[in-house]
Amino acid sequence: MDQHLWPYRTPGIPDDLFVRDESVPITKEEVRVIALSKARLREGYRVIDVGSGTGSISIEAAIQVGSTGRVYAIDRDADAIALIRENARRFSITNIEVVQGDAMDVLPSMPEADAVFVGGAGGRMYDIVRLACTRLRSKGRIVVDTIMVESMSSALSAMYDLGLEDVDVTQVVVAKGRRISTGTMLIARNPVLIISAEKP
Ligand SMILES: C[S@@+](CC[C@H](N)C(=O)[O-])C[C@H]1O[C@@H](n2cnc3c(N)ncnc32)[C@H](O)[C@@H]1O
Repeated sequence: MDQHLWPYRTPGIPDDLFVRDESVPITKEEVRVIALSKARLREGYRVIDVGSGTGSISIEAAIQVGSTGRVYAIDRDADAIALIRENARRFSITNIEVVQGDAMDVLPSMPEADAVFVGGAGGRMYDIVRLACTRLRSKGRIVVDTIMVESMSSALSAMYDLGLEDVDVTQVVVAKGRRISTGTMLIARNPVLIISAEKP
C-alpha cells in the first residue's frame, strides 16, 4: 500500500484530500478521528463500514488495519460506490472490498468482523445495528455516527436490547477557525452523535 497522499498511520485525513460530491455527505475529519478511536482497531482487523459514502472512514480504517487487515465498504448508492472506488485508488488502498447494496441484504453474507461502523442506515438503524452485530465477533466493537436524534435512539435501543457492553454516547461539537480581515472567527458545524459499544 503506497499511501503517497497520506503517508501516516495517524487518523485525520483532511477532508479536502477526498474526491467528494454534494450528494454524498462526508464524515468530517475531526468526527472521523473520534469515531475511529472508539473502534480501537488493530493491525490485521477485519472491518465492515455500513453506509460508507465517500469511503473516508473505510480508507482511514484500511490504513489502520494495514495490508493484513480488510475493510468491507457497503453502500446502496451508485454515486457513493463510484466515489469509494475513486478515493481508494487515490490513496492507493488495496485492502478495501466495495459492496453495493442495501445493508439489510448485504450484511448477512459478510464475514465475521472485529469492528463495524454504521454511517448511514436509511431510517432502519435499529434493524441494521442488530444485523451488524450478528457479524461481530465477541469483544468486537460497533460505532454508529449520526446527526439524527431518532437514529441515536434506535441505535441505543438495539445496543441495550442486544445486551452490548461499554455503551457510550458522545456528542461531538466542532467549530473551525476561519480567517477574516480582523482575525480568525469560529464557524460552528452541526453536532454529530457517536454511539459505540462492545459485543460481550
Ligand atoms: C452520511 S453518508 C456516510 C458518510 C461516510 N461515512 C463518509 O465519510 O463519506 C451515509 C451513506 O449511507 C448510505 N446508506 C443509507 N442507508 C443505507 C442502507 N440501508 N444500506 C446501505 N447504505 C446506506 C447512503 O447511501 C450514504 O452514502
